[in-house]
Amino acid sequence: MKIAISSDHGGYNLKQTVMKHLDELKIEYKDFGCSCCGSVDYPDFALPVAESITAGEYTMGIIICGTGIGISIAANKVPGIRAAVCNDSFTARLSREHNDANILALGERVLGPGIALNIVDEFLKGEFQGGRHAVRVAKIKEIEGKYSKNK
Ligand SMILES: O=C[C@H](O)[C@H](O)[C@H](O)COP(=O)(O)O
Repeated sequence: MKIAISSDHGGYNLKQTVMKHLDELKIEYKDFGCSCCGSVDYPDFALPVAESITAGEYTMGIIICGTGIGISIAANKVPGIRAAVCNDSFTARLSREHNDANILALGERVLGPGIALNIVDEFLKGEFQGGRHAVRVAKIKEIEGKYSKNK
């Protein structure tokens, strides 16, 4: 498993905590920025993570901003990305099992570090269950196809 991770300034500190956790779990990752805590724009850090996943270079992503909302909205503009904002571990697990989410979005200003790391663990453990859920994910792809310039 190879994780692509990024944040804006609002998620920078939680990103450091998550990367330390991934180090402890010996999970490979790449940090796509930001590299410090000065004000930046979250779409600039959503895009490289999203593109690295659709290119097949990384298995899954973790993106962090103040709430998880802005950075997930930006990532979800990339066809093939299913970024899920999760504020609890049940949602994180189900985002994998039912929705085949390929990016976890977290909000540093919403979550304490302990809960955030539980959410990361559940997300990484979860496995897509296919079946009826695959039918629904395929319908999401159909919507992407309808609006994609490159269809
Ligand atoms: O959804 C957006 C994110 O939460 C951003 O991290 C947040 O908007 C940044 O706010 P500010 O520029 O006030 O630090």
